[in-house]
Amino acid sequence: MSTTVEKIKQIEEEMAKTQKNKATSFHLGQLKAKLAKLKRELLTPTSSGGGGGVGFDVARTGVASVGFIGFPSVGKSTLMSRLTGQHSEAAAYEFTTLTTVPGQVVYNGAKIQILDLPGIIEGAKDGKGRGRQVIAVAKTCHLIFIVLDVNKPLTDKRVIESELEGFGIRINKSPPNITFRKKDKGGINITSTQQLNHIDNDEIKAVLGEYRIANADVAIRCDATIDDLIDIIEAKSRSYIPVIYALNKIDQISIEELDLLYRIPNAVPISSEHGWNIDELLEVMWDKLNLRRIYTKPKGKMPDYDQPVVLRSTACTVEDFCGQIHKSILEQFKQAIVYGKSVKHQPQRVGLSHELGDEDISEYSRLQCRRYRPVLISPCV
Ligand SMILES: Nc1nc2c(ncn2[C@@H]2O[C@H](COP(=O)(O)OP(=O)(O)OP(=O)(O)O)[C@@H](O)[C@H]2O)c(=O)[nH]1
Ligand SMILES: [K+]
Ligand SMILES: [Mg+2]
Repeated sequence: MSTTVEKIKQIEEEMAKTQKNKATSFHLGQLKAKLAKLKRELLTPTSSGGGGGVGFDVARTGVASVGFIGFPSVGKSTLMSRLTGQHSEAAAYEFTTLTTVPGQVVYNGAKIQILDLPGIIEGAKDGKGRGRQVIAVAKTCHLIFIVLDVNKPLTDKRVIESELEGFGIRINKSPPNITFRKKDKGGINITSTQQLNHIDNDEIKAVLGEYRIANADVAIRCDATIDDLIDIIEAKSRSYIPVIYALNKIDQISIEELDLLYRIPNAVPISSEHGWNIDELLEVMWDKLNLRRIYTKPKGKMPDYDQPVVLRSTACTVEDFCGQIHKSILEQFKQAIVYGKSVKHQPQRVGLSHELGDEDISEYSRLQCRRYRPVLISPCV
């Protein structure tokens, strides 16, 4: 009996040998679905050879957490100490860090947890080293810093990305615009709002067949690939996480080389050792985390600008806000009075489900967003 890793290898080899054309698309769809199922099996802690995050995770604090992923000795721990003041052992030998080291940075009044993690190596997702436990921790973070050593080949970036992707992490991406609904009868019904250049109905049916799905509505609203469809079917094991590439050790390269690094999207060149460009890294981190600062205003008094209540954009209703202050507020809650861009009138009375600083704010440029302050609220009892 071959192991899951061996089975994955066999399928990958078969796919590499199979030319993509009309005659093979059904078969390729089947193979891709088989592959996705095997990979999920590999990542489920209960399966043989699996491994979750057991032993590596730490208690979560703050409003959001940021995990560091990178090869050994790229400077993750040096960056950790620089950002948080929390010492994490750094040294010139590989695998200095052996477990998760938590720290905290307070930025714009928000407490953000930083997780320094052990280095990973190529093949980590398939069980090499303790990479799987490490990536499992990163998968639960709200943001990942992929730390790279600028003295090393840039191909390292791709290797790390594929390690994360193989673990069900989708980098700087939103879920594909596909809705998928299983039914009891009626067969497979596929609709699309635009021309599909990467997949045809045969492939879609092959994938669904592999998952033993005989009745379903599939509505596609993007130029989807087979991988997109599989991501939707496997939605439970996918995490869409923003990534920043922290390109470390720029003290060892020339200005010309540095110019080239600035062209890489989502990258921030830094020197952890010298503390260079750490401010920009924090600014980009703040943008990517997409947090909302809500200032409280006691009745008849000035708002408190020093200690905002910070919410994530995925949980930023008045109810979430009240929950952050004190659960008892909810019991007495009638209406909240809100000033700011999320309301038409200044102030405006709103209910529990009102989203604070939601899309109204995101319509503004980043800079305005960062400067944006006037969301005030006072529970109206
Ligand atoms: N020149 C230079 N060296 C750095 C920089 N940041 C870290 N280093 C050095 O790189 C080596 C590895 O640093 P660590 O912080 O231990 O790297 P790590 O990624 O945490 O390593 P592991 O925990 O082993 O995975 C140390 O000798 C650091 O002094 C930097 O910005 N510039
Ligand atoms: K090291
Ligand atoms: Mg380290």
